[in-house]
Amino acid sequence: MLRWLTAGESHGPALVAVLEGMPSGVEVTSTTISDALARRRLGYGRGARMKFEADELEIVGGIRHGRTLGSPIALRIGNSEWPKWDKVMAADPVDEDELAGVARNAPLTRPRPGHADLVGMQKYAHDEARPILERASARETAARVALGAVATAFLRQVCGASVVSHVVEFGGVRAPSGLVPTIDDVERLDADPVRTLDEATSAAMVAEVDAARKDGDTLGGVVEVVVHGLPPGLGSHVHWDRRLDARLAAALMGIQAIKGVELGDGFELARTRGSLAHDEIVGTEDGIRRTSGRSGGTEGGMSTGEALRVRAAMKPIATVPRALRTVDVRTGEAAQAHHQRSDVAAVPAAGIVAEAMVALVVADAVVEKFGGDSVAETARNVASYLDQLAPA
Ligand SMILES: Cc1cc2nc3c(=O)[nH]c(=O)nc-3n(C[C@H](O)[C@H](O)[C@H](O)COP(=O)(O)O)c2cc1C
Ligand SMILES: C=C(O[C@@H]1CC(C(=O)O)=C[C@@H](OP(=O)(O)O)[C@H]1O)C(=O)O
Repeated sequence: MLRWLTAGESHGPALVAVLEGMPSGVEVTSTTISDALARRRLGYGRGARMKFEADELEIVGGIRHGRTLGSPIALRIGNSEWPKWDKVMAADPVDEDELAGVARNAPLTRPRPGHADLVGMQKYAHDEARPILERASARETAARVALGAVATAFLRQVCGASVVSHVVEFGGVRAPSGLVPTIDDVERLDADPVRTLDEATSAAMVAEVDAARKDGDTLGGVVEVVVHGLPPGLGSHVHWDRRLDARLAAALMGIQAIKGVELGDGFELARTRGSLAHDEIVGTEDGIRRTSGRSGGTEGGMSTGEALRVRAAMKPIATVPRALRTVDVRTGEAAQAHHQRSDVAAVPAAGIVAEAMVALVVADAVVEKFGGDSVAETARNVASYLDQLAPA
């Protein structure tokens, strides 16, 4: 079993991430992880913070000389902006006069609709939003992307699987259907401002972001993650919490601002007749295959061995510059929600986070099915299972 946890606040000194259960021998270096972190910072529509802040990675444990040890992997990602926030986010008590006179230190009493501010204050008994938004912030996703880089390396080395994501809808602009990227498209996708494959779509999405920014508004969109090269049989039909589709949906829904998840053609399948909705089964020289990929590569909660394809819908950014109505919790009076700065949209970044979550869930399912304490042992177990499935 793989387990992972993250800790740390958006403007605290650092994020911390721990991954337990990863077999030994997975080749991964600080460059592997830093490259993944850099990809998360890309994408048209993000705010100023992405430009001036750096992710300062430190591998604290679990990796030695470029290979995992089998022990818990512990990572620290320093927030380079910390010195500006060391008073308002200090762990130890701070005198009121040390906070006075600096805008960022002022209590945030006008909660933003769409963010965790208000309900978090109610639940955790805070009289301002800072203690809530610091952890609700998607800054935390840097920690998950760092762990996802390890899971992705494991999947590649254990069964040759690759994980890729792209933006399929942004601000209402939809990419042409049927474009399913492979690992060969990653460089091109990362170079595109909105991480989409079609040039005309990309330009239209960029224009939509510009228009929203000009109007003081924000946008959402839909990302798709594809995993190629998985064996059939990850997950299980026997119980709801062992289903791979259920585990993927929970992991993706656990990303800030994700409001919907679809496996394959998802909601579209509900509008399609059965004769056209399912992936027919045929015998080929390579064994039994499907003629199409509408199911998204799972049946009965198990991977089918075809491309795994899962989508996540992100709502528009909550900190709308043309601020929305709220209540000042200090006075009870009507007010406008607080706004210092924010992303106009973060859909391309959400795709990188979604890749990480999918990689972690799938790696967990691989470890569960094939066991093994070293990557070589797990790979042997995968190979022997695939032999069993090979045509006679
Ligand atoms: C990569 C990424 C970047 C985000 N950037 C912002 C932002 O700049 N401003 C903002 O208000 N929300 C941003 N969000 C969304 C909030 O984190 C999210 O709306 C908030 O945590 C409330 O959670 P909920 O949307 O799941 O209800 C971002 C989300 C992601 C995934
Ligand atoms: C810092 C990151 O994303 C942040 C996520 C976020 C939010 O509310 O989710 C709000 C913004 O932060 P701030 O309010 O400080 O401008 C984003 O910049 C990051 O992704 O590394």
